[in-house]
Amino acid sequence: MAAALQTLGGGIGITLHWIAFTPTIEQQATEEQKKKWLKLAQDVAIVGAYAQTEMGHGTFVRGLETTATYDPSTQEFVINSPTLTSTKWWPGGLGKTANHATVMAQLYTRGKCYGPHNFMVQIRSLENHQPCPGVTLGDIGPKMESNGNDNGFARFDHVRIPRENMLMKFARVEADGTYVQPPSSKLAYSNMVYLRGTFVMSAAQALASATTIAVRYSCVRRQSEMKPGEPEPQILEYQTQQYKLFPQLAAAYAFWFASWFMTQQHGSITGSMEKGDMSGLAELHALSAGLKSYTTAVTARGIDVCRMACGGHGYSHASGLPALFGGAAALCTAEGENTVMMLQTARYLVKCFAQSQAGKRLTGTVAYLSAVQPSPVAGNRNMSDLGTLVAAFQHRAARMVRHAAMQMQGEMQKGKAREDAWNSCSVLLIKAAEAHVHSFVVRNFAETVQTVEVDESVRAVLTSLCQLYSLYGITEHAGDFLKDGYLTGRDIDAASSHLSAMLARVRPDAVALVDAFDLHDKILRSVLGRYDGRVYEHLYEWAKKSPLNKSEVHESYYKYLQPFLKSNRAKL
Ligand SMILES: CC/C=C\C/C=C\C/C=C\C/C=C\C/C=C\C/C=C\CCCCC(=O)SCCNC(=O)CCNC(=O)[C@H](O)C(C)(C)COP(=O)(O)OP(=O)(O)OC[C@H]1O[C@@H](n2cnc3c(N)ncnc32)[C@H](O)[C@@H]1OP(=O)(O)O
Ligand SMILES: Cc1cc2nc3c(=O)[nH]c(=O)nc-3n(C[C@H](O)[C@H](O)[C@H](O)COP(=O)(O)OP(=O)(O)OC[C@H]3O[C@@H](n4cnc5c(N)ncnc54)[C@H](O)[C@@H]3O)c2cc1C
Repeated sequence: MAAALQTLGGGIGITLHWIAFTPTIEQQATEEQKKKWLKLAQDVAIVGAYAQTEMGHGTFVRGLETTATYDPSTQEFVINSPTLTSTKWWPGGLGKTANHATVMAQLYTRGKCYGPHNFMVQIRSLENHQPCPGVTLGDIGPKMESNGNDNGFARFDHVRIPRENMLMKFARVEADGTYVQPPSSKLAYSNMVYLRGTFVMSAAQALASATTIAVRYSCVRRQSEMKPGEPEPQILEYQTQQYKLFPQLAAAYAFWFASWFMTQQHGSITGSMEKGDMSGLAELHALSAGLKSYTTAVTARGIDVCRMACGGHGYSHASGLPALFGGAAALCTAEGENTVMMLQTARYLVKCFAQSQAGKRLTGTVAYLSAVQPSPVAGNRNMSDLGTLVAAFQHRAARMVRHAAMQMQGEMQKGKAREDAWNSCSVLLIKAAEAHVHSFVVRNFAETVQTVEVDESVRAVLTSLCQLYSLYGITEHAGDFLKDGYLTGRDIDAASSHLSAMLARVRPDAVALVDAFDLHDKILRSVLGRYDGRVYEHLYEWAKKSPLNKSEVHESYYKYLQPFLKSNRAKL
């Protein structure tokens, strides 16, 4: 039943119940509270939404307006939407599906505000699904994609909930209204860190889906003449088609491996946090924010490249690519808008750079910032060697982080306030953070292909894919590598020619590489990407099912076209 609910469409939004509501109980509820709600959620005996974003605030969580005011006389919290902009807006499933929600609200007790905290609120009757007293609910209307999900709105008019409905694993309010501080105020944000981490796998899956569709179709589709008089070739024989698709295919593998690292990091750091060691939280936040931002942005762009590589049929919903693009585009905004998330990573990098300048040896994903020499040693580098490629990306990132941080220091030395200096350097900071995440993805890709337990012939293919991904990154961002002479023009030319060689080397394995994602036709939902390659027959069958084909002459002819034609003919 639960699995069936996961796939429900048509106005029923159960996704957020699984990926946000239930994990919030797991991560933010006490053991007592878990006994009350966790099994109900896991068995879908209740359906929940994660209600944080409001009409007026999504990014700035500290600016949320919904209030939860403690009343010690009744030992209840009063949940209220004081303004129109405080209306909860966007949460998946909130409109029509959920009967419970974890509501993020500003906690007030004894007249003082303690910032955003999570509260469990029943929003619909378990008997007749009507909104509970004081709760106004609805759907926010059609969106770019995912219109099967009822992203909704909610307003609360002084809704009373028991004190025990505050999720109190970290912070709590005692019966007399005393607020007990959490080990870190950011623990209330822990489910967002978790969800951002899962977006890395969502991005990998989405890009894997798109490249599966486009590569398979590019083997079915024959078009034009490569040589006069010869049969039309598969469009995947064109180098330009390979240049479009293979870097996206390589990125799908890179992001898949990055998500393995993210999952492992999340487990290990949250494990330490359970024992009271918060030291890894900052790195976990910076990594999840940066990887989420980087992988979803590259994925959305990459899916559109795949769509365009499939010509007109790519633009049809029969391809599955427009829906994938719409979904991936959502990942760029949801769970932390990409710009804001990359700035969070930049904030961490600037902090680490300052520590490194003060002599601290850096560790983890920023260790390279301490190790990389500022003065590059140019020379003929072996641009097909993975170690050389990784070092190039780390040098580029270290240079850009140093440059952004020094620019900011310079602005402050001119008398600017730190916040103004930050804002006036934020484009540089974003680019430096992107370079940092890019270097992490390349390094992790290289380390994974060198250590993963596979047959040596498979390792050889994965190594080519990693070289292709890295060489593509260098040629696409050549200026960054040339800027301080770390790479020379000859190096960039060598990178370009190696990239061409990699395109040709990956070509024979392209179909096997997408088949390895093992995405069933039912998941791909694409006529172009069918495993059996029978595109044209199924494209015709798909089109015949279009609602417009239910009648030979559509009613619009009689309503609009016929009178219009008649009146025009009468004027002749
Ligand atoms: C096989 C299948 C094939 C394909 C299928 C796959 C994919 C298909 C395609 C797509 C999917 C389909 C459809 C898509 C549809 C929908 C997508 C699905 C689900 C959507 C779920 C979305 C749910 C949500 O959006 S929930 C709401 C999310 N909201 C946010 O994320 C808000 C973002 N804002 C914030 O987090 C914070 O406000 C902030 C971090 C920006 C700022 O916080 P704050 O102001 O408090 O802090 P600062 O002042 O900036 O910093 C102070 C210090 O705190 C540190 N900090 C900040 N945050 C954290 C944290 N979380 N953890 C730890 N530390 C943190 C910060 O670093 C500062 O530290 P310092 O030491 O002082 O520097
Ligand atoms: C499909 C979908 C599903 C969603 N599901 C949920 C859900 O289930 N639950 C939930 O609570 N929310 C959900 N959301 C809401 C989502 O979390 C927010 O839309 C997101 O956090 C962005 O916030 P915002 O919409 O207020 O955009 P804003 O923050 O207003 O962003 C607008 C622009 O302002 C810029 N900006 C904002 N702050 C800064 C800054 N400090 N520095 C530089 N630029 C800045 C941004 O970069 C962006 O370009 C969903 C959204 C979508 C699209």
